[in-house]
Amino acid sequence: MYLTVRDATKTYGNFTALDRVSIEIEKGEFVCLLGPSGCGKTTLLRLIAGLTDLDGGTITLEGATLSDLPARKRGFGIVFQSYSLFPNMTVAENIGYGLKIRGVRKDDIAARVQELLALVKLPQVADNLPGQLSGGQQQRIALARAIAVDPRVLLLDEPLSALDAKVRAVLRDEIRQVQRSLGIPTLMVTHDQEEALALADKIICMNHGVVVQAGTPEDLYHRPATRFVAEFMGISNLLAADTVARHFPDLVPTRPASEDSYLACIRPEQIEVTPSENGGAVVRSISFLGNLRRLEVESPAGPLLVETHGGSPYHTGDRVELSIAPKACTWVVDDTVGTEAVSA
Ligand SMILES: Nc1ncnc2c1ncn2[C@@H]1O[C@H](COP(=O)(O)OP(=O)(O)OP(=O)(O)O)[C@@H](O)[C@H]1O
Repeated sequence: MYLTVRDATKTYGNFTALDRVSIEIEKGEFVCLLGPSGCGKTTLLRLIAGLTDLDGGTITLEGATLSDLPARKRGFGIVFQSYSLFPNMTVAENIGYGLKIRGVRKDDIAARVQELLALVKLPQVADNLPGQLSGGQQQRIALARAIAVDPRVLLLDEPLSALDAKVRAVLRDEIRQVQRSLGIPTLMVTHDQEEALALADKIICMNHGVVVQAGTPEDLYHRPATRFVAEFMGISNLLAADTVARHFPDLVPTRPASEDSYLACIRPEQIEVTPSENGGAVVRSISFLGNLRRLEVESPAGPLLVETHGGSPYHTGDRVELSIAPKACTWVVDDTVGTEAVSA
């Protein structure tokens, strides 16, 4: 394992921001720390960066402990949400800053800056000041600055969240491309599940200062361990075990032994819907979402969300038949029992 965080704990007064958090990043891996606001993502990133001190636990890079190493000696590149470029330096000076303080020769810095500007697709802006660039362009420069010094790890703290949706999507793909081509182990903080699904080799999902589940995007979306993860990763239908037994008996055999605190999680696209005059379910509403339609269907098992692609012929009030393949159902621990409800 390349970077390992073991039992990291951080408290602020009586408040535990991180409670024995352990994560691992392999060489070349793109890992997303995903979770709602306040769950401790940024705190964990700052601990790894050396910008905040650990109260307990260890952080090691290739087996060597980082705990006593100050931030500037860790050799990490960091990109923050706010572009945080030096406003009075040109783009070239910003990108070359880390190389200059390492004593790299002027000519070599200039060549490296040009190479990085080409990599982030802004070859013409070397002499501009950051204030003359758009938000998306500034974030590209911040990325170039972070990778200029060949960082051992790239840390990204919500680098896209200040940008509008279109720029965000383009830059998201570019970050991934740059990361892949250079193979830099990368840890990115985000609260956007779509961003994490699109970018990550591995997602670490956090809530209330602990890791709830770590795995591939497919694992977290299709095999969420808990209700929190199921709801955080996208829209899901969550059905109680007895409801499933009564209305979808085919799904029951995969149910875990202790069924009480489990719910069946079924994604809307995994429910097949067919028009049927004698169908037991009724279409209550239809949302057109461009590439798909989301139907709210009243079924004997209660209200269900169903998604269909292509030109759906349905109208409100239509009777339909629903079917769910046994494999479509994942049993998740209901970790919201006794706590406030979590919304998707
Ligand atoms: N310096 C601090 N002093 C006191 N409490 C803090 C401090 N830094 C963070 N916290 C608290 O620790 C918790 C975790 O904060 P953190 O910034 O890590 O969350 P986050 O998951 O990154 O959320 P967000 O996406 O909103 O930034 C929050 O409840 C926050 O209020």
